[in-house]
Amino acid sequence: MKTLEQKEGNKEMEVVSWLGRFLGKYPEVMVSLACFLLILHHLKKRRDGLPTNWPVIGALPAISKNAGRIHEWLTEFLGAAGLSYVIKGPWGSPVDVLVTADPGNVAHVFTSNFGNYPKGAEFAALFDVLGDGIFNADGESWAFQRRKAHALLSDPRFRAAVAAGAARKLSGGLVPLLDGVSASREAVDLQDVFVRLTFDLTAMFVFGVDPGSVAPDLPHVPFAAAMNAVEEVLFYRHVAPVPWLRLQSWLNVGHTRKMASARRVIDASIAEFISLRRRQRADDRDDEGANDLVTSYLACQSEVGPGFDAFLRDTTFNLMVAGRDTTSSALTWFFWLLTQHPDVEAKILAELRAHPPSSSGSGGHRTAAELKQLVYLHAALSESLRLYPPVPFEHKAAARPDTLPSGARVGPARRVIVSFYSMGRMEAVWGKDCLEFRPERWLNEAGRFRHEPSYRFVAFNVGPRTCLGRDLAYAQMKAVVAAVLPRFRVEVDAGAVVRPKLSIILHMKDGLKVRVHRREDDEALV
Ligand code: HEM
Repeated sequence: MKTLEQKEGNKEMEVVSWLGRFLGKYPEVMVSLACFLLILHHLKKRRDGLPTNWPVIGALPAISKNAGRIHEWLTEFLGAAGLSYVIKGPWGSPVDVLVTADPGNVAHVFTSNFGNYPKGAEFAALFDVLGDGIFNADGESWAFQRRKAHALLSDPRFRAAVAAGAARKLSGGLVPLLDGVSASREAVDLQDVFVRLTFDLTAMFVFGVDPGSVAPDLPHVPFAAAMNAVEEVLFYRHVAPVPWLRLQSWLNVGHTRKMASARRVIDASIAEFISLRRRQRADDRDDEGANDLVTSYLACQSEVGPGFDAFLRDTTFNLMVAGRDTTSSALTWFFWLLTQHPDVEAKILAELRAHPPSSSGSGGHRTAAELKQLVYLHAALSESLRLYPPVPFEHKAAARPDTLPSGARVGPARRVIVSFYSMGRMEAVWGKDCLEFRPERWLNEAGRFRHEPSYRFVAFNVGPRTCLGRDLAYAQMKAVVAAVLPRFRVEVDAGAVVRPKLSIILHMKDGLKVRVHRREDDEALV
């Protein structure tokens, strides 16, 4: 006796085998059917706001269509997909990618399962210009560099010296430069000004040398120009097809050639700065003691042993990258946001008025402790970093296959891209007003700053590799705002287009063209 299920099972088998015979006889029907199903699948994905992963070409059509607006595109489909989605590469691409903006996945990858997500050899090859510096390093080398950098960056004497140096640079460089611009009534690229400023500030605490790029004639600085070229090549390496990149490397053209020439300039500039610092120390013309990275590392040469010069080159360059581009990007988006939100600007000015600098600050500037009292400014900067994180994405590769909290499987053949840009714009993470610039979300009822866990507010990275310069960056940004805002009103130049540049750093594609006006009325504030 056959059961009802067995009878139905046999019937199904009959249908399947009949269908198989039919399609074998009429292959063109099979091809048409497959096309029809694919088109149906594509239409459904399109309706759901998701990119289609086609056979053979993967998501190439969607990627090409959105190439100029990658961050916005990721944000759209991650919102539609429920925070994570797999993008398949075209045929020949060895891996596909899980794109995610899910705080649960972030906490897992960056913290709880940190050991399974090393930077790895491939990352180091992609970012070869960083050498064995902290951004590329794993294991013991990373732990050693992190310990050293942390010790220096958290030393109160170092911090006080950096704050004093920054104050001098602001009053002697940035303010006179903006004064000149306002008097000339010419438009200026504020992003370029901030890149110059943070280049000088970072070189001052890394090498103990001021390159002087914030001069009124805006001089060409080869080291800074080479850093821009490096950034462009690094982004290109993220998006260009691997076989094309390999061909360029083999022929020594394109990205390989551009990187090599930028690297020559960078290496020569670093060698020059280090030898200048060594000479200054030998001449004992050094008035600030071990308050720059080179000086403090020269004192621990024996700990590093052979290869010290290469170590110093890699360490200093990594910190130049860490300090210059992130902080300048953050300042540019912040000042642009203020032009769009005069109410926020007015509140910051009121806070600056309520907390004037004491006489103990250097040259009328606020001390580190006084900058800490600027809570509303801290909230506004955090809000800007939430919407415009200077590092817009991070990519990770699991050494061993892993399952993320969202249920997605990842492993050597499926990378993870965490879109920091999208994370700040997910309704599921920040609520309905996630796209609004609202510093108040960072304040509690008593007006105190409300900390967010780093797996939600990811701008400074998460877990053991959290940014070491976070406090320094906030202090520098606050000092810049306190020096500029009460003295100058910034107006975005008519016709300026504000959009993110496709790069590993979220700079503005066309810079930020502004006109600068002196605020005579608020002069007393500074
Ligand atoms: C607004 C400013 C800044 C932002 C948004 C920022 C963000 C980040 C992010 C996202 C990372 C992780 C990078 C990665 O592993 O791929 C990082 C790492 C790091 N940052 Fe920052 N950063 C800022 C300013 C600074 C400054 C001023 C310094 C000072 C030198 C600094 C020093 C570092 C260092 C040393 C690391 C490496 C940490 C490690 O791998 O253990 N950062 N930062």
